[in-house]
Amino acid sequence: MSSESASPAMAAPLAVHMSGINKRFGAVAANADVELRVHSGTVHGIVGENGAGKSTLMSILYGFYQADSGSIAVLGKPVTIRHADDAIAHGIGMVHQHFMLVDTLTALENVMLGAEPHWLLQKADASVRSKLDALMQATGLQVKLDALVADLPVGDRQRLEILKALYRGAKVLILDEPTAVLTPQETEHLFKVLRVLREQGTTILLITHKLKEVMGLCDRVTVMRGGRVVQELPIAEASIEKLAEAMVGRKVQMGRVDQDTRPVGDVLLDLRDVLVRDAMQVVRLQGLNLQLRAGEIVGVAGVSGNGQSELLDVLSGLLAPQEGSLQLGGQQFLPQRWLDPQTARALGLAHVPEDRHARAMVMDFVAWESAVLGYDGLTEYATRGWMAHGRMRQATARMMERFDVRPRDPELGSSKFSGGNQQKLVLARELGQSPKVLLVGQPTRGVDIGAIEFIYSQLRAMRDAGCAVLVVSSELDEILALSDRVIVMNQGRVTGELAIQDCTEAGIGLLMTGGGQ
Ligand SMILES: Nc1ncnc2c1ncn2[C@@H]1O[C@H](COP(=O)(O)OP(=O)(O)OP(=O)(O)O)[C@@H](O)[C@H]1O
Repeated sequence: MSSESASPAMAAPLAVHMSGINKRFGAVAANADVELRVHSGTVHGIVGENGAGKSTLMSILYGFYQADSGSIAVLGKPVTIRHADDAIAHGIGMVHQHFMLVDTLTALENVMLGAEPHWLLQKADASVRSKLDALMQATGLQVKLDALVADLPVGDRQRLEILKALYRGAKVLILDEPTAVLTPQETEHLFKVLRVLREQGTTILLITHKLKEVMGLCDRVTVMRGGRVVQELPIAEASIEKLAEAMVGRKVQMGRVDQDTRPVGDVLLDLRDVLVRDAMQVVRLQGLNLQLRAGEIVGVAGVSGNGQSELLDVLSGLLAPQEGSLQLGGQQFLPQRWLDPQTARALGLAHVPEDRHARAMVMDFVAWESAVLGYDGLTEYATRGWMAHGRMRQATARMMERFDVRPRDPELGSSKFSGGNQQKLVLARELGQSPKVLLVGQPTRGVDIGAIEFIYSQLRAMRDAGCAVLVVSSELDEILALSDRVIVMNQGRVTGELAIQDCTEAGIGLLMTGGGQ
């Protein structure tokens, strides 16, 4: 389906026209006969389930992959894009989900890297600096140019990536799930910048799972499913429900399912008076108390970086606090002999880490190896002390079936799965052991709307079966949709605790900034 909305931008040649694009990976048709038409000076959304082929299409446009067949035209001219340098030469810039910056260089040096305007470095430095200052002024993308990238917060790194692309002359900017790593405030700022860029004539291609963002920012949207384009429409004709249905091919139920107060059971985990200082002696958690009861989902709300990650680490045995105590499975743990991950698992505690790549999977492993990670000592996976690889493979195939991991291939490398499918595999591994306590960090980061619905239903089913579930999420919508009880964190402390019936977005927002205590 396609319809044009009247706007002056429509008269200009298409910024990007990809036509008849096909790309296979073995048996998988990642892109099948894809047609993408992006008008100049617009923000164009690309949505679709995990594995629908969005990243593949953008990787073809940016020269990471070559299409098996099809053609590309940029600003009305047919082009051949063999690698990223070709894309940059044609005015295409891309900001990846995982930033491509060198940590040990400054922001300025990162921009100059590979694009030095003068062989005399000092001259180059001055000319890049003044151009960047002008760009920052014009766009609102402020970054400290002399700071080391390693010291920059995530939002600044992203701004730097965008600056770098613009500095290299990007007229078309591809953003792959740019808000997945941002706080709500940073997201708002990014959108302001993107609107400014659009006014200045930049075309923006936005891959996202957040349909609210599509509705709020985009001019048009293309929906992909199973490698194909299934719909392309102006935003005025779209709605969240319509897009969700086009993405997954059926109606999707989002948000809260019930608002009842439910009886909760015994305290299964009891954390008291925890103090955590990091290596630089900065206090990360202070005076922290938390009880988790059987049959409840407790949501931890807060702007990222306010102690939520440290809380998950302490509870899962990855980090011993300097002070405090923990009761779990009838045992008490004190700082000098804190819980370790293996004991945690043995006591029925499962953990879905926030950072899937660093903590939850080993990207160099094939899927079945990642799917038994941490559980390879189970009797189920061992015969007389030997690891039973056959049974691990079979168990992985069952996990893939139950959690609809695509493709259903236990032998495929972990890195070859799309982000959402990696997340489903990790959830399948952790939920599969029927834990008594379940810790989940950012349960649906990078996950599509159909899979979100499924993951929520699985977490609710765990709760209903008597599991104590702790969900840490930077998405307030997610906290409100899942939790029975909400605690809010700010600067390492709990600033509020509310039953779900007493939660309002404004109230939680205030507690998140440390106000309203
Ligand atoms: N290098 C690769 N080797 C094998 N298969 C791949 C490779 N890259 C992608 N695929 C497969 O191609 C399909 C499309 O993947 P792609 O990453 O483009 O989806 P996506 O829509 O971007 O998903 P997500 O929203 O989860 O990021 C998937 O089935 C994926 O497993």
